[in-house]
Amino acid sequence: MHSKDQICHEDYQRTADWLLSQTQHRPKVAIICGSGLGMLADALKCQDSFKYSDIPGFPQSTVKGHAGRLVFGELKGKTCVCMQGRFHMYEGHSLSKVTFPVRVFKLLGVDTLIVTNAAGSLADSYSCGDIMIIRDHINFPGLAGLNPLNGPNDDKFGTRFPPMSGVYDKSLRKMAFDICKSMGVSQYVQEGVYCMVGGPNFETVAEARLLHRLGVDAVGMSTAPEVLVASHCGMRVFGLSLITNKVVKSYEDNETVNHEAVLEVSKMRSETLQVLVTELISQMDINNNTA
Ligand SMILES: O=P(O)(O)O[C@H]1O[C@H](CO)[C@@H](O)[C@H]1O
Ligand SMILES: Nc1nc2[nH]cnc2c(=O)[nH]1
Repeated sequence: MHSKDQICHEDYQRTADWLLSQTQHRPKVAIICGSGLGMLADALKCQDSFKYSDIPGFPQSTVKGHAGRLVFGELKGKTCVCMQGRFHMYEGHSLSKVTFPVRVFKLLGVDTLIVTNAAGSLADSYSCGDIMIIRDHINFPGLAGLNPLNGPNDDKFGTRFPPMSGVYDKSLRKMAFDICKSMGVSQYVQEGVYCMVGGPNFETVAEARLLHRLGVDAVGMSTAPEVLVASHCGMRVFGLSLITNKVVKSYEDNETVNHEAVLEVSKMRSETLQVLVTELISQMDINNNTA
């Protein structure tokens, strides 16, 4: 490793090689669990799991609801790797650290990334407990110049100027909708625009109104960096936001949001999300034969 923030190809490779030497699993799909959504890993069969603190080069989780474990296993015959806990910019990690696992996954042979998060809703039609399939995102830190792809481009991963239109795979979004229909849960499934803000504070009323006027449906403090890095290195991306709270948009509203409430709602929808993600992976077209 060069400096605190600069990570080179060999650093990703070293971590990938270590993981490949510790498990027989050769995942094609990676899942990143949002706040309180770590139970998505529980469905994996034949698990091999590693504490982040035991994995060379891995950052550490510091947020409640992010266990800090990497779990390998099989879901309906497909090999997956699941992050029980992600890294956020507000924890003090550089964006290269936040997205470090995504490039490691690429080197493990992963070609599809499923990201999940807990988010607050701006859209008037959304309710607490809704599941939002992410159609697109607005990356506020990115627009302001805080981008994990800043710095020398690593051509082995991808191009200097990656396109981001259509970053959330259309056919996976449709597949997820159809699965929700067959599960009988369409009444609380939405599709919309996620916005990443830096956090760690929740929004002021004026900020909430601004985001609403910009067409943001749900806001959170993650996801965009991992998605950028995954797309840059050619992965297919699918994302889900669990709406854990309504963002306060009125000065008359005395409600306040807190992380405990966010975790509580995540727990409430954990089973539905687990079934949805499992079914999606089971229906996905994946070549599971090569490393
Ligand atoms: O995006 P995830 O990791 O799901 O977590 C969300 O929930 C936390 C706030 O409660 C923030 O970290 C926000 O980003
Ligand atoms: N920024 C932000 N992140 C969240 N994560 C869960 N809920 C929220 C929210 O209301 N705002």
